[in-house]
Amino acid sequence: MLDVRDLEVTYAGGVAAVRGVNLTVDAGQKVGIAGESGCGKSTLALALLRLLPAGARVSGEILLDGEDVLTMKWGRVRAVRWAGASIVFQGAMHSLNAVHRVGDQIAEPILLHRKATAAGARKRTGELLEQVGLPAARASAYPHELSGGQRQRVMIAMALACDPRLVVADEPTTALDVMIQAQILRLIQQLVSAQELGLVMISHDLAVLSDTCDRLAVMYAGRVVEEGPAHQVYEDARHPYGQALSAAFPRIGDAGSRFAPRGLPGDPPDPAALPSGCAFHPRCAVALPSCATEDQRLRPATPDHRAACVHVGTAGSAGLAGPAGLAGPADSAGSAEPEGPAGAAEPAGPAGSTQPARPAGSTEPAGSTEPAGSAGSDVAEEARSTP
Ligand SMILES: Nc1ncnc2c1ncn2[C@@H]1O[C@H](COP(=O)(O)OP(=O)(O)OP(=O)(O)O)[C@@H](O)[C@H]1O
Repeated sequence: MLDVRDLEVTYAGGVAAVRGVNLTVDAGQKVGIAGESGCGKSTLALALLRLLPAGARVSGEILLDGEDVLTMKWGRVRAVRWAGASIVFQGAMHSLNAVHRVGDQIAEPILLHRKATAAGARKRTGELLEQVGLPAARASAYPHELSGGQRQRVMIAMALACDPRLVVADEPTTALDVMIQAQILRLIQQLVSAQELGLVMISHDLAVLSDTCDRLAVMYAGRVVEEGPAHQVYEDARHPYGQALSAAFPRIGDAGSRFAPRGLPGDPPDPAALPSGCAFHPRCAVALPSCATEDQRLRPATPDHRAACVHVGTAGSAGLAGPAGLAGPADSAGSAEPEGPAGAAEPAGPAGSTQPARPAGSTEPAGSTEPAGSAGSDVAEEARSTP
């Protein structure tokens, strides 16, 4: 459904926000994008719907059902937005219009894109609100009359208004408390599975993504440095950055282990002046001298899990083992496989190939982990219990 190839986005001043990203999403598949602030997650999300600000330089391809979003005419872009792909932004309070009733805001794309009558749009709006666990009567509310969770449900209803095939959710639960966050995430999972939608979910929270998504791509300095099945990436990360991200979350169910999440020293690099070689090498505990000069491509750590690190895929090793770059350099480091060319994008297949052997987010069967279910039951509880 979605096939992103070698996507590069550079803002004015040479800010390399997205660098050679490849990503695929199938119908019913949930793909998470993780990474710390500034790594380019939102830029990627905006690019998918061609919402980048003027002045951003973009190259590569974003194929939505085979059509390149980056080169299609504006009339076609308008038709694709909402109906082909829609987006749920972070912070519903800032994304909803404060002076319009939420029902009118949900109805607007239905009127414009579906050419529905006013009565038809009203009816559909009521159905959508019920689908996300809110009473249809809440259509007459203004955003400030709803709780944060209810507003985020409205955003989700809006995103579903024109039956898109793909939903991009950019930090959809950032401002919510953990209970409401869990309900919203479950709602998204249920809707995606029930309607066989594709989902790209962006978050800095690896634990949330590993619970919600089938596959996970970890971004660092604009590049995907690790990708694979969500639970594998979370529990058994192979890139030192992926390991550090994972180790930063406490595992409260892990009997016997100390409650000791670890931070990652140093700061994310300035995307206008990236370090040479592997952009992570100044913060990496297992960097080799060559990491300062040679960039890495994604390479298989297991048949279904790839990481862009010189230590991964070395002879006799399945990649770095152990937590967050905390071990010394891998014994086999000296026998690393030949590295990819500096600055190379990461497809495993031939450059520009139509289907890389193991593209990010591509290999899990559609809807493999979440049974379809009704969105109504426990989400309705939040609607009743919130003011
Ligand atoms: N309009 C813009 N003009 C110039 N630089 C930008 C613009 N938007 C974002 N950037 C820069 O691009 C880089 C990536 O930003 P982006 O918002 O995509 O990161 P992010 O991973 O989504 O961060 P966060 O999690 O904080 O939202 C950052 O260095 C940011 O400062």
